[in-house]
Amino acid sequence: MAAYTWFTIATTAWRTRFRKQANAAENRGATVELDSLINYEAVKYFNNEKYEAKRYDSALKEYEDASIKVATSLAYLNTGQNLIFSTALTGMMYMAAQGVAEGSLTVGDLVMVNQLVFQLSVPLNFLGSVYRELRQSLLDMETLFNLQKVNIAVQEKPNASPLTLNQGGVVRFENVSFAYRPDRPILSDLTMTIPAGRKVAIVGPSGCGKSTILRLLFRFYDVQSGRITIDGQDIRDVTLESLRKSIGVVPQDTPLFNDTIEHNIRYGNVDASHEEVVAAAKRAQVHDIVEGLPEGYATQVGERGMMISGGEKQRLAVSRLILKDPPLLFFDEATSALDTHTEQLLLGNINGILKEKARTSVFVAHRLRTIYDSDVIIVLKDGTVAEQGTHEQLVENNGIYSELWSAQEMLFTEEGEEEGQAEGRERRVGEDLAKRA
Ligand SMILES: Nc1ncnc2c1ncn2[C@@H]1O[C@H](COP(=O)(O)OP(=O)(O)OP(=O)(O)O)[C@@H](O)[C@H]1O
Repeated sequence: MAAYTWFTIATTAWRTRFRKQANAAENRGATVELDSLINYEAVKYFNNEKYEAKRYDSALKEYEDASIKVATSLAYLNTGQNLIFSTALTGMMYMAAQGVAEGSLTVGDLVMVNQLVFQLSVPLNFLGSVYRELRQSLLDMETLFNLQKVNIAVQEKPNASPLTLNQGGVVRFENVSFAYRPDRPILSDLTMTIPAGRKVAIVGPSGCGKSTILRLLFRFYDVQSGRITIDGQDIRDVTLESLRKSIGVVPQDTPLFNDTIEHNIRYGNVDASHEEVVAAAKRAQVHDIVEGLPEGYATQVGERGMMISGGEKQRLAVSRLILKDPPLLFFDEATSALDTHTEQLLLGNINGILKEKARTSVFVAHRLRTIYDSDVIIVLKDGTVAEQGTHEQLVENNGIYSELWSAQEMLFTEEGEEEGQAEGRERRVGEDLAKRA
């Protein structure tokens, strides 16, 4: 029994690594599979079907090799167990047969010994397989247990109170420093104020941390130093639910569910009626397009919204936000996929809503024509505020903003001339702005 137990424990421990390898290989295979299916467009654009198939094949090959080792080592374990048991049975039968030959045991004793050893085999086999299955199941659940060990970076304080917007939604970043990785600071000692009920724009080079500001405000991450307050309350001291309820976002990439257009708009407020959904869609300049579709609001948008255009997706995201109707609004490149005419109409509608409801809003934009009318424009550079003011003040300053503005205007004018749109609406806006500047 001792030999059987020792062999079972030692061999099961040895087999563990094969099971781990098999699980890791299976996970790798699933990751490759998911990644290549999600990015099927990139795979097709670059004719990389064979490359992806090869990647998946090599991941499956690893899984196959590890699974063969799992099966072979199981056969080894079973053979070893049977060998030990059979040897013990043979030894005992030999000893009992000798006892019968010597006359110290009867034939009945021999049969009894045989039966006893066989009866022992059942619980031994049972315990052996239970132990093996238990170890295997614990290994299979390792990923789940590891997930439990992951630290939750953002946690609500036990005594957190709901956010109260008693000043209309003044957002302050006070000496905020933040980095996703310690060796690469993104925001350093950033101090800025987003006044209540005003339209604020954040501009700056790509990768300077504009979207990070939103993620910090939404508490996807916590700041490493400094603090962020809304109406004087540190966002770390308020409940996450009340904080996130107060902020509405139109993100750079609109996440859509594989459901109808109506479902996706209603996601902003799941209790909204059909009429409210339609009203929101009208304000987001997407109603006419939806009406023109054969199935109207019941049209399926496909996985990640792949069956509708980028501009339509953005307008659905705006409709959602209009339905949510939060006190603080954040538009992260919300109109970048729209043509200039639709963009102007949509921005006009958004501005109307902002003014009517006196909402605090933040616009992140690269195209300065979309934000020139903001009450405050904040220019970020190297993780801190390089300059801020109104469009006129910044243009007069001759700083980064002024340079960006001139460069974009020049491009805009040239494009307009090339396309013979000198009399067009965009040009008029440009000239108007130039005069204001
Ligand atoms: N989850 C993350 N982990 C590590 N680094 C990240 C993460 N998210 C963003 N970054 C990095 O942080 C920097 C700032 O990103 P952010 O998205 O805030 O830039 P941005 O100013 O909004 O850029 P863009 O104008 O191109 O949208 C980028 O260099 C980016 O690579």
